Amino acid sequence: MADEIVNVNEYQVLARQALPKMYYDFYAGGAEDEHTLKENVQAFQRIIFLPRVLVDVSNVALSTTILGYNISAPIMIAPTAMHKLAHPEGELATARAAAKSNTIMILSFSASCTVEEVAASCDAVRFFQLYVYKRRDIAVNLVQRAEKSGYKAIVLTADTPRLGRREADIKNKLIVPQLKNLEGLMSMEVVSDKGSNLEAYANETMDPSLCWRDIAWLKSITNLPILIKGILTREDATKAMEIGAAGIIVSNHGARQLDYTPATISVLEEVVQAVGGKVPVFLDGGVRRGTDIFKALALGAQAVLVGRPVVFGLAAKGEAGVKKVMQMLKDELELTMALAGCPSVKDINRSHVRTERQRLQSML
Ligand SMILES: Cc1cc2nc3c(=O)[nH]c(=O)nc-3n(C[C@H](O)[C@H](O)[C@H](O)COP(=O)(O)O)c2cc1C
Ligand SMILES: CC(C)CC(=O)C(=O)O
Repeated sequence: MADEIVNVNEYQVLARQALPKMYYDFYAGGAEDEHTLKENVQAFQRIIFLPRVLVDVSNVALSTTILGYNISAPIMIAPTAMHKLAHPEGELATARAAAKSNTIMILSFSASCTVEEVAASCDAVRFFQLYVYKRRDIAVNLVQRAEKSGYKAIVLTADTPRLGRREADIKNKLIVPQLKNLEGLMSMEVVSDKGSNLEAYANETMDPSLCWRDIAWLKSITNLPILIKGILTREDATKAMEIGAAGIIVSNHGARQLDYTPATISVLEEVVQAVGGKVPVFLDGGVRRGTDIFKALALGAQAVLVGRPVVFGLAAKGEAGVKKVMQMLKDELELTMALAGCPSVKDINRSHVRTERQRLQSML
């Protein structure tokens, strides 16, 4: 079939055709020069494999355990805002695809369906991503609702004291609908007649004073484990462990916040070394291939999160698109493992990849 989708990048082309420009640009875009946006993908391409041969790979097992939950492969769904801008069924379709793929969905604070609606729609293991607003009662409300609706962890996004400058959204004068989780709690109306209303709204609501000390407060309002998302340095990884984070997500927010941050895959190893196996380390940013997932695992990630490919799959084909995105990534990872001589996820280790740094060192 000539129109068969063979890799996740092809969904981006379909999503572009399916969506109004304003929404496509919101999903696809990054901050300012989009240097980091390109780097997130290209840095993976600079890592090469050192495969082992004559290993019995007649059975390749992708399954793994995340915070005690078994999932089918080390691939989770990253929190991304407002899925109804991509598809009328929004996060309900994504959640159903997560359940069918037997993976974990991290629901965005800024979702277009409520935490309760998503919980009721599927039996996927779900984590809840939290933004902390100046109005701290909103965080208390959302965290408690998530806990009550069976979400298994809180993912605190730490890289967004203010919104990054996304120039496409400014040019398009992006307007986004009311955030569903906040209905009856606060209004999204902001006094801004120019630029991106998301930027104006975020800058009015997000609490830029949020800091390490506040994690004690967050812990006091929930019994759920807290993962910190947006770590890029060994210093912050160490702080996150000191304050008792249950896990770390190496992320630059899909290059939508501070441009010229390093590609996430290029800093993963130093974060993993700082953490020293005490808590799991995850990675997102630029994961588009099974080979990328293998590389992240070889450099010490326990699993990866995928952002845009899921949204593009959703925009193009709804639940089936998200499911296919997950399936293609799994199939590619499975083949990569077989060809690299790794029958299970545990067999993937540092000796299976060579980074650019190693290549340069070998030339000295
Ligand atoms: C359209 C879009 C919306 C996002 N919304 C959120 C969000 O609400 N909360 C959050 O923590 N991260 C958000 N992110 C960042 C993702 O969780 C993730 O870090 C990023 O998408 C990973 O990079 P990738 O898109 O290259 O896979 C968003 C990313 C995109 C592309
Ligand atoms: C509502 C936004 C703050 C969502 C977001 O994190 C993003 O667009 O990157």
